[in-house]
This record gives sequence, structure tokens and C-alpha cells, in this order.
Amino acid sequence: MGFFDDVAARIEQVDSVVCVGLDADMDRIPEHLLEKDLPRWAFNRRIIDATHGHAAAYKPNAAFYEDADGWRSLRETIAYAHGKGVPVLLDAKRADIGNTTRKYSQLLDEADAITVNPYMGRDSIQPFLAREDKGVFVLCRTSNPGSADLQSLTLETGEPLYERVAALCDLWNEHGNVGLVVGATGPEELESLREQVPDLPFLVPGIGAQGGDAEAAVEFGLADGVGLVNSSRGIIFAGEGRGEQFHKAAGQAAKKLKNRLNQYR
Ligand SMILES: O=C(O)c1cc(=O)[nH]c(=O)n1[C@@H]1O[C@H](COP(=O)(O)O)[C@@H](O)[C@H]1O
Repeated sequence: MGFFDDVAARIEQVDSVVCVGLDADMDRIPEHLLEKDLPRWAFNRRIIDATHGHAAAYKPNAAFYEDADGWRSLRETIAYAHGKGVPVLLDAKRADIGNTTRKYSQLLDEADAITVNPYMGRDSIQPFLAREDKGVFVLCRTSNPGSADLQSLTLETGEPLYERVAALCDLWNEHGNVGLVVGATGPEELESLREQVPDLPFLVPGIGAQGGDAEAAVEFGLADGVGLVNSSRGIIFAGEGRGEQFHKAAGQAAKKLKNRLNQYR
């Protein structure tokens, strides 16, 4: 089974397309966990316990783990999520010359999928694409305000650059393991991209804290019912300030988002 088969099965099992973003920011982890050996792992374990019944996937963002204890925390987190039967997508946004990406692709020994940057072209992500059983989400139209700086530039052919990325990803999808990252802050682009590449599942971040369009995320993010709508801070820090009970609020936030998104499925 490939990554998207696993995600499809998980979506059906929990009746949810919610991807819970594990952006375990040490500055926001509850104080009582800071004395633990690995505070981020302690935090994530409680978040996973509270949210896994509503999670189609977990998405730890590598930026929050790029130090020695962070990598240990990440490894524990991935194994724990797998123990709950939930696929894990590592948001690492990697890509480099082929020889270097070959090393980066070892990240997929543990994670089930990864986010990658298409800027350097096919050879820069080929070692990821070659992992047939793993998912590769390519940044296409991102959710941040500066996404238009490059991604919306019009090419000689008249198409915006993000549409060219989508077209290339369709070609690169030889193993059925490619998806696109398309932000919920661009509902019109979500709609046009869905029309352009009907078979590619999207990872749609940018709802919640970034104010994106949840309805468009579901309506256009799913390909044959498969896709992921991510919320990170809106779920994991929903219980900020509630001390030891923080994870309960995270569980409620994940459930609330699941129900909201399910209205549009
Ligand atoms: O690749 C991503 O996941 C991503 C792409 C994008 O266009 N926008 C975006 O916000 N993200 C990530 O999705 C998460 C969004 O977090 P929240 O805004 O807290 O829900 C962060 O980990 C971002 O790095």
C-alpha cells in the first residue's frame, strides 16, 4: 500500500481529513512539561493521545525539532503516532542537488511522507519521488503573503508559475505518490488547480491562525475524497494557559475542526 492508500484508509476510519500540525514550539509548551527530559515529546504524546481519534495524519514541522533533543523528540513522536495507526507527514520542505537529496531522503525511513520544494527541479526531488511507498507533497501555491512574489509570476506561455509546478507534478507522479501543497488562503487558486490536476491530493494549510478558507480547502483539496487539511497552532495550543489540562482543549479543537470540515465533504 502506498501513502495515499494509507491516508484514504485513515480518513475512512476516523471520518476526518484533519491533519494535526505538531509545531511543538518550546516557547509555548506548558510550563509543567519543561522539566521533562524531552518536553516536545512529552507535549506531543499528550496531544496525540487527545487528538488521534480525529486525525487523518500528523504533520510535525521539522523547524521545531532541528536540534539534538528535537530529533530525539521527533523520532519518539513519529513512532508513537504510528502506534496509534496515524500516518506521519514530515514538513521539511527539502530539496537539493541529487546527491544531497539522496541523504535527505533518509528522512523517509521514519516518516511516511514529506514536503519538498520544487525550485531546483525534478532531479532535486527525485530521491523522494523514487520512494514509491512514501508520499511527496510539492510546494505549489503556498499560504504565506509572499507566495505571489515568485509563484504567481506569469510565464511566457501565459500560465502562472504555480500552474507549471502542478503540471510538472502530474508528470512526476509515476508512482501515484505525489501531492501538492496549496494554501487555504488562495481559494481561487485552489479551485483552478483542482480543475487542472484532478488526481493529485492536496495538503491544504493556512486555515485557523492564517485565516484561510476552510470550505474551499475541503471542496477543492480532496482528490476522490483524499487530501489533508492542516491546522497546527489552532489545535495544539487551543489549551494554552490551562496548565495540565491543555491537551483536552486540543482534543476538542481537533474534533470541532473535523466536524466543521465534514460539513463540506
Ligand atoms: O508545507 C506546509 O505545511 C505549509 C505550506 C504553506 O503554504 N503554509 C503553511 O502554513 N505550511 C505549514 O503549515 C503549518 C501551518 O500552521 P498553522 O498556521 O499554525 O495552522 C506550519 O507548519 C507551516 O509551516
